[in-house]
Amino acid sequence: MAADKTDTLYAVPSSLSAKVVGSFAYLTVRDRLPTILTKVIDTIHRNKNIFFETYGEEGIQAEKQTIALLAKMRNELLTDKPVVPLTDSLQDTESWNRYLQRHQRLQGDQEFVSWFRSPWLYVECYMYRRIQEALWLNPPISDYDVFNEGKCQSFFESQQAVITLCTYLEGVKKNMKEPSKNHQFEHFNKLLLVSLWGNRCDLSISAGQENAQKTSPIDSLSSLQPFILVDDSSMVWSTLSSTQRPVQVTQCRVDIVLDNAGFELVTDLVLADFLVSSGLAREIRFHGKSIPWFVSDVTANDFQWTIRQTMAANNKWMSKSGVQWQRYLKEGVWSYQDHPFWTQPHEFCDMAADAPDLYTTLQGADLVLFKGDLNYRKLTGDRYWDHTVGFDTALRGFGPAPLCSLRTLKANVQVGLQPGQGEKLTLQDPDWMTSGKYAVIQFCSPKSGH
Ligand SMILES: O=P(O)(O)OC[C@H]1O[C@](O)(CO)[C@@H](O)[C@@H]1O
Ligand SMILES: [Mn+2]
Repeated sequence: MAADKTDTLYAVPSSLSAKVVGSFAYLTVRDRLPTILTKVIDTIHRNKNIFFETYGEEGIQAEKQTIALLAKMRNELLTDKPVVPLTDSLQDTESWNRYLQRHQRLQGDQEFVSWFRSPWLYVECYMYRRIQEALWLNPPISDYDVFNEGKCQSFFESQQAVITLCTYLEGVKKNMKEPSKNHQFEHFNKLLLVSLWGNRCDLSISAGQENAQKTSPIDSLSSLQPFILVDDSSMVWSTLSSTQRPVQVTQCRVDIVLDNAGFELVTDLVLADFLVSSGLAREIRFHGKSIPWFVSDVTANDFQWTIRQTMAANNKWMSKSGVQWQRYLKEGVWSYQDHPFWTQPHEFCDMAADAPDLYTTLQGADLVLFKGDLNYRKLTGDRYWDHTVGFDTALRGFGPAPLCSLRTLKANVQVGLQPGQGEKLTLQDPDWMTSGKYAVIQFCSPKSGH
């Protein structure tokens, strides 16, 4: 089927969808999602003995029934069956089911909302929520994180890079004893870039294959510079430094909407540490996921675990960083929160209406950093935008505070490019939007509309 690139119902481009045969969305739904589901089933099965040891026969029953539900979903996906309502009764169940009805209305009566015919963003999110449903319907294993092993492995495999980064942070902090604006900017820029490129280390794009940081995250920065397609870092810096008063009285609050656990999370924590210790920010709020999500995304458990592991490390600078992070949390300088909206399929332009409390929370920030590809897809609605359309246009009114997306490209949506830039990239490197090789730092402020 040819790409239908407009959608009269929205008067904005239509959503990326697996209905476009051969598209990245199509290949993801056809190949990558079933592979992820098979791995989830395998993980649960491999842990059968642990379930038995912990919960006895009940644990074995739960394992069997969860696998049966997941296998059923895998089959529904492969045969493009209709998307069905959720049957658990969690906090967000009704909202998911209302969302399904909304999509059913948009698609009309002739066509069911289904895996290959409906928006990719929606069905992909739905798959992760259905994994959760399968577990929830089978206590006692409802809290089991099927992606935990992979996330821990990715952290341990990046150990050397983490040590390099913590050692670098320590050096920066020593240097800051006589701070100059230029130095501060240089350090800020480096750590922002490290956090940006940390986003290459997700486990969803590789369908759960290991994807750790093995080289020095600082040394590789200059060679990566040509792959940054839009670089609004100077505007991020202006936002931070204009709210900065003398160090002791700075009021600036930065919110970081986290993406992946493992190395990427460490890069975010290091950036957050720098923002506070340099006096650029007074408070950092981290936003994570309330259920395991897109294979490697950070949950509360991953967040605490990572800090504990960092504290317990057998390296002086790494453990020192961990101790400092724990202290920030204890003092309330840092805080972690989650909200069901982050694990729903909505575009962010729906947030003000569908999660007004979260929108209000974000309005209290001076800057919101959105990490990663999925957040970018939700910021832009995962639509067939022309590459030259402005980032502010694609946000469709979403702007609780000045915001910046730090994203390596892993899905074929990209806005805010120069005329001809996208075409040139397509000629040079046909996979530029999905390989994770390119990145953007895109800023938008509700005041400047930039
Ligand atoms: O962790 P990130 O950067 O949000 O990436 C998630 C990945 O999952 C995908 O949705 C693909 O399944 C892509 O958008 C991206 O490759
Ligand atoms: Mn992710």
